[in-house]
Amino acid sequence: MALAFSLSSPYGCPSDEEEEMAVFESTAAEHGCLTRPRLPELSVISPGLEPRSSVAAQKVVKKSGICDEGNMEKVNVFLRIRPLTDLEKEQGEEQGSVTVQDDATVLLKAPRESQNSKTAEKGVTQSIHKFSFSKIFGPETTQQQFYDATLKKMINDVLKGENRLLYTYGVTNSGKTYTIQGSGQEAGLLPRALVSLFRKLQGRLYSAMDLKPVMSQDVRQLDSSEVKMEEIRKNSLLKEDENLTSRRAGTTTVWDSGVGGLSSTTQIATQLEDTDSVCLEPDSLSLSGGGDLEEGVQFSIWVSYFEIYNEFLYDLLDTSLSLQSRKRITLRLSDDKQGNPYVKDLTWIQVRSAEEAWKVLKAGRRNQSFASTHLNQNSSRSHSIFSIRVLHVHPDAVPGQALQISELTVCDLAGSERCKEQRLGERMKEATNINTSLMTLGRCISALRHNQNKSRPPQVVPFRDSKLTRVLQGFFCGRGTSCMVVNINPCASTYDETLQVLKFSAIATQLVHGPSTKTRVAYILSMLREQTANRNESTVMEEEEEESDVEDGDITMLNTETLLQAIDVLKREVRRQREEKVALEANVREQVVSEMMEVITNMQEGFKETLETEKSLIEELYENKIACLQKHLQKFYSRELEERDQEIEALKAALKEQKKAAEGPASMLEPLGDSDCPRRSQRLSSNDVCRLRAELEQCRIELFAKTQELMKLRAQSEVPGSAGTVTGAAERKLQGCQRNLRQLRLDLLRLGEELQSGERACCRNTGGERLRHTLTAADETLVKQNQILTELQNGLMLVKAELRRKAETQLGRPELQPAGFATPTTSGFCKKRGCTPTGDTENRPPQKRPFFQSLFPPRTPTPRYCTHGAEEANATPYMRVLRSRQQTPPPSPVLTPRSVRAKH
Ligand SMILES: Nc1ncnc2c1ncn2[C@@H]1O[C@H](COP(=O)(O)OP(=O)(O)OP(=O)(O)O)[C@@H](O)[C@H]1O
Repeated sequence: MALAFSLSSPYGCPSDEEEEMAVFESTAAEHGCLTRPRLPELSVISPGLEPRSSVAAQKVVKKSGICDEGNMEKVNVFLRIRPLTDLEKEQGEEQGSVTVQDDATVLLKAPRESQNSKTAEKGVTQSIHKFSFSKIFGPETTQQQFYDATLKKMINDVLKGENRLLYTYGVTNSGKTYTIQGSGQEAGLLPRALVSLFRKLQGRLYSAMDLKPVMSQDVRQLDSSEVKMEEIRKNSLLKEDENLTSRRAGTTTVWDSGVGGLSSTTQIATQLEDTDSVCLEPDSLSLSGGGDLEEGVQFSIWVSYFEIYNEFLYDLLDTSLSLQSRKRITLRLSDDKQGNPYVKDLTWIQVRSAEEAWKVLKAGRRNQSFASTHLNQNSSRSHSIFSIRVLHVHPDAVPGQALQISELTVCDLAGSERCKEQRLGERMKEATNINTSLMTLGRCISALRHNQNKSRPPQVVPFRDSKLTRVLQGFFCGRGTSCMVVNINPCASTYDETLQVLKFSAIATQLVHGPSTKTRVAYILSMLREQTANRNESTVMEEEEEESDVEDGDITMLNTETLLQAIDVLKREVRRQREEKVALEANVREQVVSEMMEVITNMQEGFKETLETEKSLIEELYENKIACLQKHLQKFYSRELEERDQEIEALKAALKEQKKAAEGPASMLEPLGDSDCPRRSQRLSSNDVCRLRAELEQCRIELFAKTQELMKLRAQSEVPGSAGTVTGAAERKLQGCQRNLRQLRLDLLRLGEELQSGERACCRNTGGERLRHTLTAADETLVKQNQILTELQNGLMLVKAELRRKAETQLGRPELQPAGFATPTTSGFCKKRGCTPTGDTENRPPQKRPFFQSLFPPRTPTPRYCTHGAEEANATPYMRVLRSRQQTPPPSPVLTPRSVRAKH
């Protein structure tokens, strides 16, 4: 218990947090949320402050002009626990789940099989719940005790001109109907209220004949009740015309009206006779009559009875259905000029005694929707609303100003239940509609509770979400006060539903009554008083005394002059409040703007941070990419450079070989300059000479053919001479290399651009710098290689030029050519063939030999020709001639870097 008290706020009133917690807890429990921290073992929900008198509350309102929640009267929420039946006890429903601690506190302990117990085991919710109410009535409470504590005072209030609502709420089979209507000798609240009312009005009931002119004159001037009065008037006039002359109190003929009410005297009489099972004897009800009613005022009582079934409104006093088996006519809800909802075309019946009123109720009950459910044999499937209107007639007052209407509405709500327990489609639909409307009522109460705290932004109260809440709206909005009766049964099987009902009503216990419309009168009066400039203390005192009398009155109590003054004052007040609101709105707007700016700035900062993070992430990503690229580039360029080096080496080797090959013919020609040739020829016989001449001729023809072939080859090759083919190949290779270099340069440029863009994307470019250095180094290497290549090209050009010069020199010596030949260039011939035509030597004058030798200076023969040269040196002219006729050696293959590499 210590724990329980420690959870409550110091004043017994739960703080907002506690309230939120109560709501949250039920929400969490419903959804089976497991993530909540461990809850205390006991939940506590209590209504808080003791109710204060309405007069005191109104005074506060009057002084301040603003409703102060802390000083307002709390809504009364009474809890009634019904006793268990014998059958229920037999079924083991008694498990001590409900324990009354004191007058205002009840403890609920979850039975083992309940859902709450299971969730409590998981630590989601508590297993013990403590609720506080305005007053708790245990199973032993009698109907009389309950009436005395609840409705009795409300009857007095209604007779004073107040509007009151009492509604019962609870799970099905919890005793709501028993509480309202009673059973057998145990008359419920309503019959007791009716008896009490008529006993109080004994001798004060107004004659209907006299009422007519009063109402007809007054109807347009009625404030909020104008439209309702139209209804009343209609019924009243109709009854007057047809039946009122024969009206006798306590007889059944009073309902013999043709329109708007019950239609057949005989049938109504039958209905009324057999339904009166509740004892209404005043003595048996222990009701006292009389009371402090205003002197001279007379009263007229009217009743109506309707139900809300599946979100449709039905007039329970319209007997056309039961009488003629017609489909029931649904009623519509309308708003009067002030926006107050009322039930259009509802039957209102004037009653002159409690018995009459009770009989009307019993007749209406016959039309109400009941059904047998698994929990209740006679379960109400609709919300039934019985209203008693009291017309206050002031005979002394000016006609049209003396009418006042007050109302007592008693609402027996249908019981909430689990939809899944309803197997039948119709019952299921009913259960769904009942639960929905009850939930809407809960939401309205919750929103009203929320709006009571002025520090929080107001919520829209969802009155329009269900018919029930629309009908009751007026009582929650200042046109009256409400009182809630929570009915529960202590059955273990309905524990979970009962718990939900108590949680809902716990919110209602925290509700305070809205400012009454009556306070407007006091407000207007206070405004008028403020207008009076020269007043003294004594006058103030007098006025305050008077004021307390007027506070309970209606605005219609004021005379015309005062009302006109009040209108002026109110107009000024409206203007002032409008200005205030404009200023307030501007202020709110300013605050909203500044808050929005703050939010935007925060958002901006947040975005900046996000941007920075993303930027650094992108930088990191690109640095990684650049590093990767660098690695690949390094690999690629080192491989490329290697290949280029190899190619250069190969080209160098090829060049060297070409040079050697170019030098070869000179060494081959060397033997031609042999000085002893004439001598040898001289030694030849004449036959030999002939043969040799023939052979020479043959050689010449052969030489001519070869020269032709050479010409063709030379035409094909760019470079004249024997080195042309090889140098051409080398040149082509060089050009290929240059192309590759160009391509590489282009690639480099492209990569450089990509690198630059990469560098731009990421501000920190340490990797990019490195890459640039590497690339610059690679570039330099390439430039160097280019230079080498250019040098090589130049060298090749020189060689070519030398070869060309040699060839030209050869061509420029016609004495070396055979007489019958045209001008075939023989450059390269010897190189290719490896020897010189033998005919030349013979026709060459001996003195020219030194020039020839000077032109082809002797060089170190290549190993290939070395032996051949030695042999040549030792060979006879004849042998040389023979050798010259041998097959031309195959042309040296085109040297590719690959082949060179392979050689190496
Ligand atoms: N205080 C009580 N004392 C004795 N019996 C009671 C009491 N309250 C209820 N009962 C009995 O319990 C049964 C169910 O009551 P009742 O029909 O009023 O429940 P209900 O809440 O109106 O049900 P539903 O919502 O289904 O209409 C009835 O038999 C009634 O007589």
